Parts: sequence; structure tokens; C-alpha cells
Amino acid sequence: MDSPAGKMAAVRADSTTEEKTAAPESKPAAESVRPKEHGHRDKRKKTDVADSYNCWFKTLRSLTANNSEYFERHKTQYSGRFSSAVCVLQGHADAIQPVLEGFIRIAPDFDADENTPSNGYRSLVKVVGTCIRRIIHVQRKVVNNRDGLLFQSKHYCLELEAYASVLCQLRAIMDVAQKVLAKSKHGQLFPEEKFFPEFLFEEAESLDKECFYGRCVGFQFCSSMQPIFHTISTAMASFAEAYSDHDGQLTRALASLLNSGKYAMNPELRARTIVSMCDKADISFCKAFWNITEEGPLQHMSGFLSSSVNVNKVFHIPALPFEMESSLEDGELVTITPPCSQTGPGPVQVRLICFENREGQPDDLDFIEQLEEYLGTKNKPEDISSPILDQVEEKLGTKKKVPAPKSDALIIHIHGGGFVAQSSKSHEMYLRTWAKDIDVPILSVDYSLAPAHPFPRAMEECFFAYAWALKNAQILGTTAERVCLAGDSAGGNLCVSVAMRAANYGIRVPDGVLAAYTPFLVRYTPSPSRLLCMMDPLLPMGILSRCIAAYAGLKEKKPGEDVSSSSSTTSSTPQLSTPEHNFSSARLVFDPSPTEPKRSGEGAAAPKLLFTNTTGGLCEVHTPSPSPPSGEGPDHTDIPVLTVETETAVIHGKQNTEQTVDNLKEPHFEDIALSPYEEDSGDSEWSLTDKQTEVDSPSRGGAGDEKSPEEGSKQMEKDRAAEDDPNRPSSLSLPSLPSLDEISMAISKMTESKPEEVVLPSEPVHSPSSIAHVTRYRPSPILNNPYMSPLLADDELLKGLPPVYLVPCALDPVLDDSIMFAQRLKALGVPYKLQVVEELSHGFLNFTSICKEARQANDLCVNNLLEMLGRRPRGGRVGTPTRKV
Ligand SMILES: CCCCCCCC/C=C\CCCCCCCC(=O)O[C@H]1CC[C@@]2(C)C(=CC[C@H]3[C@@H]4CC[C@H]([C@H](C)CCCC(C)C)[C@@]4(C)CC[C@@H]32)C1
Repeated sequence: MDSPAGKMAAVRADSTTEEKTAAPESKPAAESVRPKEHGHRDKRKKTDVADSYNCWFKTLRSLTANNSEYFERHKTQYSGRFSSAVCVLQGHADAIQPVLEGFIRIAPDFDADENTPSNGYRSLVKVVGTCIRRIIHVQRKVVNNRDGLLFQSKHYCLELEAYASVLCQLRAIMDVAQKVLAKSKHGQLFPEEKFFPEFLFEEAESLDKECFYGRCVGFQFCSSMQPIFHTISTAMASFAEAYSDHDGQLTRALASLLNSGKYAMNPELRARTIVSMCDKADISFCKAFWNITEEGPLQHMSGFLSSSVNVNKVFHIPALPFEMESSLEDGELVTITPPCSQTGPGPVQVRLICFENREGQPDDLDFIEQLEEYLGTKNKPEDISSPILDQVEEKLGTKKKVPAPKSDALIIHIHGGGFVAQSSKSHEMYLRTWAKDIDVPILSVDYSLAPAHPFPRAMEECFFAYAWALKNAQILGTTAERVCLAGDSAGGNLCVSVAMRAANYGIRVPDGVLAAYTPFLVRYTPSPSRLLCMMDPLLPMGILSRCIAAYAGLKEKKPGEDVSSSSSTTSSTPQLSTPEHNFSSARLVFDPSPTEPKRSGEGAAAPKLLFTNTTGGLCEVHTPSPSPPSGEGPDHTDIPVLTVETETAVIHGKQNTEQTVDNLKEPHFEDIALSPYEEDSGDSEWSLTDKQTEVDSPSRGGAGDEKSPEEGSKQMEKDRAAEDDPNRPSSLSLPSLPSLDEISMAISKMTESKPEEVVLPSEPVHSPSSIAHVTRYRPSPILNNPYMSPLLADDELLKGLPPVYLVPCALDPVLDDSIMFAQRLKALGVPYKLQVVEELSHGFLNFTSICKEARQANDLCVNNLLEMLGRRPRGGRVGTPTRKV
């Protein structure tokens, strides 16, 4: 058998040649396969990226000027709102551009290796870029269609307003990212623990996230994911309503089906319900929703959507200790005891999935009976199955298929679900495909879930199942010459922990571990990619933090409980007023929050934005001023600093109107130069919203106006009237950024409405309960356990790992976990392969049967598994070059 390291080295050699021939730049969802970058090329690439972004900003500016000028001249029902929307979003775009340029400059310093240009900073840049491109797309559509009789003015107006809010929040998120950056060491995506910035959580929590869950939901992902997220968020909102009204899972499923219509029709109501649910709901809501496909009509979904397999059986591994040979010392035996933490020894449920019935496996008809017999008597399975087969043949008069020979390999799978939900059943969809494509038995572990069974129960059960499977491989239809562990999300974390434990116990380690979109640091540490949870349709921050609490066994505080008790914890953490935490000295570039202490140089004149007003003249708008470097603060020599010069951006009425409309009426915005980093999907149907029917939606509640689903729906009717008002001043819910007052003044001049009519950004929504549990739980010692967070494991423990295959997603909150884990493995010389999937969301394996890009990413995982098991990858191409130090 090849040594894993040798194998990895061989693959690396192969894929280096592939690297040259592959044309990855145009692939939307494939891994970041990119040619090697060296010194000057790297610099050029950075410039190219910045150029592409500048080009988009320029295009946006022209379109804004054009539309703005048009709607000033052509007074129609919605013209006032159009003008306001484009003006507001242009203000945000101008403010975000210099910040973006700063991130483009520093981002490469955080890559795990030169072959994989990926990290949270790059992702944030990407998301802003996508938002700008989508706005360009919508504005182009407006330019192209606004004179037509069938122009859906209301639809486009709502779209632009929604994107203006998104851009505004992205601007605030970029600001938080700068603070994370200022507290991080060079190349480190997670700030040092001692600098835990509670205030960042407060800031992050206080953002108005609703715009990310309404009509723009999942805008950052590829177009084929859009309908999926519209469906899931509709389901989530309607389930939230049903959850509070009903008890049983089935009744809830039915009730949510009935509710779904109104949430599908009203994206704003949906967003309000989801955000409110994420802030307030306890973990049992997540469990219930994430398990929606476990029972009721949806449980048969995988049956329709996936390959059929011959063996798909659930059984229990008895809670009996057994002995295994040590892999370290000849003849030594290691005793494996059943899992026993918290609830005492208990059996472990597993599911065996196999494309065809194999020798050694109990016969399908009496699977459990035979298995029990095997487990009790330890008879060879062949002895059991043959007589039964004979009887069946006799009874049915049919010749039963002879089982296929034993496989030489085995996959042990551990499912994700935030440690609190899901099972092998909900992951059957892609497991059946794997079973068919790889044609190896898969044993998936149904470990006990938190919060009823917190850490380390799940890890113990998975380890026990792993060891048992090695020992009893024959009953699983395999000789287990090659064994690998595969898990997605929380399951990937468990896989790595199991492999570390195997190494620690001195038993055989698997031949490889596949960890797809896996969290490796299960604690409340911010990072640039983690900021994406502010907008993630599957992993919103409130839910993520509750998963951590549940897994760590920290009792969740109920909403309304006194949060002041957390103050002792909070006060034990470094105070923000210490020099290290004084961000006024951290040379950050822009401060959108008026509540933040004023920076040095605050008296300096803010750069100005000039917008054309109704009369073609110029009105002044102040942009947030960049803080000049302060000499007063501590020495930040090891802290990467964005130094950004904000220029005075001028949108000149004359200049812009000189651009012919025809120039702007390009049919597809794919024509816009694409950066070598930012691949366009090549799909002109950017968002579902283009196809959406025009729907009414209520105006947004004011900040802090959190409503229950029922209240929400009652309010809906009232709101609808307001929403329909074409002269309604722009009610874009924007955070209280200092420049917005001025922007709104500009708007109000442009729309000729009185300033006080403009519903301006009010105070940010604040959720003290969610913040409180984060701050209170932070110092819990359990959160330092390396088996819970492999990133915290010491070098010796990590060195015992077999080759690790990491498949994170670029737009996933837990991307940085994989990047930093790869960095650790690289430093320790542990073979690893890091392939970052672009444009797909966390959990893509669950979407393989309904999304082309997810299928491609699944193929990548399948090829990795084939490689680990010593088989030829399918399609001849393995993917990103393997990296081994
Ligand atoms: C300053 C801010 C800093 C923030 C710092 C805090 C961040 C903490 C970060 C990391 C810690 C990690 C903690 C735990 C991570 C958990 C990872 C983890 O395991 O996450 C998984 C949770 C389940 C799920 C969401 C998932 C994948 C797929 C999802 C499923 C897809 C379809 C399923 C629907 C129910 C189907 C409905 C069909 C119907 C016809 C509409 C759906 C949505 C169920 C849920 C899963 C990922």
C-alpha cells in the first residue's frame, strides 16, 4: 500500500501538469485552480483585480448618472424613488471603493499558500464586487426598458432600494472587517484571543441584517443557487410562524406549507421574520427546521432525487468494549471502550449504504436479524447469509443475485448539522450518489446530538464507530485495506477529531480525511469570513453562536433573562480603553458609526461627494473621512494596516449626460471586464428577481421594530399601502452612517420632498440577548479543547493526522477555518489538499441533485475520496494541485 504522503506527492506531480492545461478562470463553481503566482505576477494580479473593480465602479457611476438624470427629466409614478435609490447606492459605492482597494492590497498576505488565493478578506471583496455587478445589472435593465410600455417600474425600484440597503450594510461589515484586521497578526485570519473584541460582536449584531434575507437573499452566490435560497428562506419564515403556533413536526410542516404563500410573495416580511427568529429563537427551532426533511412528506425527497442503492440499512453498534491491534507496537492490544460521557455507555446508531450487496453483508431481507446474530455470536456473515438466501430462492422461485465480492475500501461518513441536528438520513441524497460513483460501502454515523448530548459525546461515538468498523469490516462488505473519513460541516470537524484520537490511541489512522466546509475553531472568534454570517442564508450569526453554546454544553440564556449577570465575564476581559483596544489609534480608514469615539483628525474637512441635483447643479455630500494615521497609538508594526486615500469623487452632470444612452444600453453586463479573481458565471440570468412577479411588500419596520410572524402578517396589509405609494420617500433602512444624513438631504432635494419626509436610517437594531451569551461563554475552558477545535491542537497531535482534504467554500462563514487549518498543516508538513469552491454556499453537498455547480463541487469531493482510496479519479482531472510541505 502506498504511504499517504507518497500518494499525495504523486498526485501533486500529476496535477501540476493539469494545472497548466486547465482553464479554470471561466469555471464558476470549480475550485480555485490558479496558475502559480510569483513576485511580479502577483503584483500585476493585484493591479488587475483593482482595475476590474475600478471599471465596475466607473460603469456604476455612469449608469447612476444616466438613470438619475433620466428620472429627473421624466416625472413618472416612481421617478422620485428611483432617483433616491440610485443616489443613495452611489453614495455607498463611492464610500466603499477605497476600502475595497485597501483589502485587495492586503488580502494576498492571508492566503494559505500561493496556489490557493483565498481567504475571508478576498471573500468580502468578492461579495462587494458581486453586489456592485448586480446593481449594474439592474440599472442596465432600467436603462434598457424604462421607455417601454411594459416597464415594471415598481419591481425595479424595489430592487434598487433593496440593493442600496445591501450595499450600505456591506459598507458597515467592511468597517468591522477593518477592525478585525487591525487586531490580527500578519497572515493570521483570527485575531489573537486575548484581544477578544466584544464590541465587535455588538457592532456586528447591531447591523440591520434584514436586507440580506429579503429579495436579495443569497445574492452573493451563483445564479442557480438563488431559487434555492428563495425557497429555503420562504420555508424558514413560514416554519418559524408554524413553529410558534403548533407542536408536532408534521403539523408544523403542514402549517408552514400553508403559510408559505405569503412569505414567497413578500420578501420583506420574510426577511423580518427570519431575522427576528435568528435573534430570538432557541436551538430547538434550528433543530426542528434543520430536521424538516427527517419526517413527514419531505423524508422521501432523497428517494426521488438520488441514485437508488441496494443496501441502505440502519443498525446499532452494541455498547461493548473490544480490543484492537495497536498500529505502533507489534502485538500490543488497545482496548476501545464504548462512548460514555454524560449519559453513560450506550450503543451507536449507524447506517450502511452500499450500491450493491456485497459478500459479508447480511442479506437484505433479514438484515437486522442476521446482523444481530453476527454481533452476538461473531459468526462469519457468509455462514449466516447462505442458508437464508437458499430459503428465499426456494420461496420465491427466483435466483437471487450473487453478492458482489468484498470491496477493499470503506468510507466512514460523519454528517453535519451544527452538532445539533440532522442525521445520516438527511444526508442520504449525496451519500447514495457517492455509494454509486465510488462503489465502496459507506458507513454513516448517527451520533447523539447537542444540546442533549454535548461535547465530547458525539466525538466519542464517532471514534467508537470508526474503531468498530475497522475491527468488523467484513460485516460491512469490505476488507478495509483502505479506509477514509469523510464529513461535511460539523461532521468534518468530528472526522478530524476522530483521526487525531486514533493517532493518539495508537490505532490505525485512516488513509485520508475529507472535510468539506468545516469549522475548525468552534468558539466565538471573529474573522473576515465569519463576518459573512451576517448575510448567510443558512448560517446566520445568531444560529451559529447557539450551535457553539449547545455543543459546548453551555446553557442557553432564554430571551428576556437578565443579561447583566454576564458583566463579570465581560469585565474580566481586556477593556476597550486599553491602548491595544483603542481603535482610534489603529489607523483605520473609515468610521461609519456616529456612536464610535471620534478619531484623531476629526476636525479635518471631510472629502466631499458631489451629486447632480434636479436642476443639473451640484449638491455637496460629505463622505466619511478617512482617519489619518495617528502617531499617538501603540506601535502596530505587526498589524496590517489599510492605508487608503479617499479621493473626491465627482459625478458631473455634464460629464455623465455626455455618455450616450446607447453606450449604456449594453445588453449584458457580462461585457464588463472581469477580474482574473472574479470569474463571472457567464450566466446572464443573474438573479431570480428578474423573473419574479412584481409583488407588493410592506415598508420596513423602523429599527428595533421586531415583530412576531403573526404581528408581521397583520402589519403586512397596512404596510402594503405604504409600499404601493410611489411617492413614498425612500425608506431604505440604512444604518446610521454619518454621511447618510447628507446623502438624504441630497435625495430630498432631488425628489423635491421635504427632508423630514425621508425615512432615514434610525438606530441599529440591537439584540442584547445574543450578545450576552457570546460574552458570557467566551472564557469557558471547554472552548479550548483541541478535540472540539482542532485548530487549537498542539503540533504533536496534528502531526499524527493522515492527509487532509479540505474543500471549503469561498463565500462561507467558516472559510477562514480551513485556510488557517491548511496553514497549520503546511507548517507541520502534514499532507493536505485545499480546494476552495467558488460561488457556492456552505452545505453545497445537500444541493447536488438540484444545482449544477453543486454537482461539480460534489464531483471534486468524489475525486478526493477516490484518490484517498487509491482509485483513479473520474474525468481525469483531480483539481487543485496537492500541496505538501
Ligand atoms: C463579529 C462576528 C463574528 C462571528 C463569529 C461567530 C461565528 C462562529 C463560527 C463558527 C463556529 C461553528 C459552529 C458550528 C458550525 C455548524 C456547521 C454546520 O454543520 O452547519 C450545517 C447546519 C445545517 C445546515 C444549515 C447545513 C447545511 C445544509 C442545510 C440544509 C439544506 C436544505 C435543508 C432544508 C431544511 C431543506 C428544506 C427543503 C424544503 C423543500 C424547503 C437545510 C437548510 C437544513 C440545514 C442544513 C450546515
